Amino acid sequence: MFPQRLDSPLAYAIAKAMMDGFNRHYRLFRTESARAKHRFETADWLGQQRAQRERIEFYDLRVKECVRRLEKEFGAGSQPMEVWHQAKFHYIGLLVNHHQPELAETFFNSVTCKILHRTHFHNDFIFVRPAVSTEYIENDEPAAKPTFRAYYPTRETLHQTLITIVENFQLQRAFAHLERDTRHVLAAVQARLALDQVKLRANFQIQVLTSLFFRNKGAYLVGKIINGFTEVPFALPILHDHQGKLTIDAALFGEEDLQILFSFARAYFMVDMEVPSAYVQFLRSLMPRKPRAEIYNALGLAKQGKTLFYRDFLHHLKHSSDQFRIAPGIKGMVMLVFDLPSFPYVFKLIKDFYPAQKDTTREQVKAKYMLVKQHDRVGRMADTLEYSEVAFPRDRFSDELIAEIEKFAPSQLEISDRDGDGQTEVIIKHLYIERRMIPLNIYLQEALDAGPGDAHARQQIERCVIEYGNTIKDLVAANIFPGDMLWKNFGITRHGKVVFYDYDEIEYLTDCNFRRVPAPRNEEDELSGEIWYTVGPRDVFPETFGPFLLGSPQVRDVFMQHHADLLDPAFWQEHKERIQAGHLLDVFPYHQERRFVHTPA
Ligand SMILES: Nc1ncnc2c1ncn2[C@@H]1O[C@H](COP(=O)(O)OP(=O)(O)OP(=O)(O)O)[C@@H](O)[C@H]1O
Repeated sequence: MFPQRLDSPLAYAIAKAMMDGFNRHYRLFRTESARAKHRFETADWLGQQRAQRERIEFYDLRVKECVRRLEKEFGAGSQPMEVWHQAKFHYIGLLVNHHQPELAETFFNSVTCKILHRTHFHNDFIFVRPAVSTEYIENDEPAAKPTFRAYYPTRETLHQTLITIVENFQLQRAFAHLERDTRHVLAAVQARLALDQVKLRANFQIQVLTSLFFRNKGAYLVGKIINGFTEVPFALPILHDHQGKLTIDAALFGEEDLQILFSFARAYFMVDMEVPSAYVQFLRSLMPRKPRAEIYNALGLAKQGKTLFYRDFLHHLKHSSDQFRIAPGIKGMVMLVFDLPSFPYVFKLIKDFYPAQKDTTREQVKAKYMLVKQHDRVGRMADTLEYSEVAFPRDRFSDELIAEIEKFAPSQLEISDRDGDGQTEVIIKHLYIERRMIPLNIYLQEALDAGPGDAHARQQIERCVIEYGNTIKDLVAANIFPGDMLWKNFGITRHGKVVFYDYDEIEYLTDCNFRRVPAPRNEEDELSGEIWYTVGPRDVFPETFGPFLLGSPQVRDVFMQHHADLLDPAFWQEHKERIQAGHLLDVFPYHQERRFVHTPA
């Protein structure tokens, strides 16, 4: 259905208004991201967190604004399809020299879907795949702002080059000991690249992204070192020290370190970018196995992440043949979880009915998921993508899974050929998608089943229990009380990190009352198996966690050795008071041992 002539002035006006809407969005998004530098320089930590939270809302606000304008000025919803068709082609024309064409296409999709109120059968009117290439977009901002800069040191000038690289960011706050910090970095680079043994090749260089990456109390310098055919990704976290001076805290190297820094379980970065696709391309060269969707997410461009994820998913469906099934593990009481074995994500929908002990509603559960999305996830809570009206091919669903959805979430299910293409589809009204992990209860049970004689399994248990406690402590540092701390609500990632994923009982720590179990008033209380004291809705009794968590003696021993404080109400109360006093704890996206503070000067 290619329009033969672009003869509708209204179609052009609609396309132009849509483009203005997107440009306004990106201008505001970029300005907010660019301000992160100033907030970092002035130690405005609460402001930084607030901005991170608020920026997530920008996209939906701008889409709504644009829809309103199109309706008001052009009666867009009642225009014939011919006009909409032409609007898309005019829009493509407007994208030709654009610096964020992929984002602008997604914006067009969001606005169009809202106006046409149909999500399934208007593929002709939206961008199902990109129409405009993002390759080789050049930044025509002043020469000082390319996407990345290249430096060409020799062995002799390497230290000075590192100093120059850092100074070029012109941070408006002094470093305490930049000379010393860069010496640490130099030593780390030398060790990592074995520089005293390898020959420096003609192309030896350091490439550094021109904008810093800001998140919470940190700024990260990101780049790669190239020598011959070797490329080593690196990142340097810059923090404030105790005197409020700047310091390079560590040197992170290689794909694994970077993957952890850019993890889906952390808050999105603030980065000042004119050509985001060029940043994505550069970052992808550092982490080739990280899907582009996740890189866009990490840069705060979550709608683009969502679009790309969905395209990747459709592509995967086309090139696979396995069936969706109920996810392995203990079934949720609130969430119905399924997966596709060949695809590393899970799909979660909110059930229509829950057991009596789950005193919640669909809206409350959604609010908790939203809270997590906007909160600093400190590497310990999985990010979720939220979708409406997702269609799957019916023949890829097992009957057992369909029966499960019919039983527990009938309001969310439609089975029909909505788009009229002759294929029956399963349409799920609302769902969350998140990374699949190994549920901790399964992981732990496997190790326990191997028996105490198995040294590897013993190690596995120890690591897992320590990580589990660390996870809870990181959540506590970020003002999150997980609510339900059973093993089954945590998963283990492929980097061995433990991550929490059951959000329906999550609360702010500062909203909870941490209490000791009162002493029994008499013998009757003491012998009663029931709870005889009154319990408020936000009361938490840490002393009672043990019996639920520590059934196995092996687990109990490790837990008590490392995390006995979690069973003490005083631990929780102290953290609550610290947060109430306005202190933000640092949560590092790397191991403590990596910090230069542990390196002799
Ligand atoms: N990201 C994930 N990766 C792997 N499995 C998962 C993931 N999320 C959930 N599951 C599986 O689905 C089950 C239920 O998920 P979840 O804990 O989110 O549901 P829930 O209804 O909130 O649980 P509860 O009954 O504890 O409140 C988990 O126990 C686990 O087995």
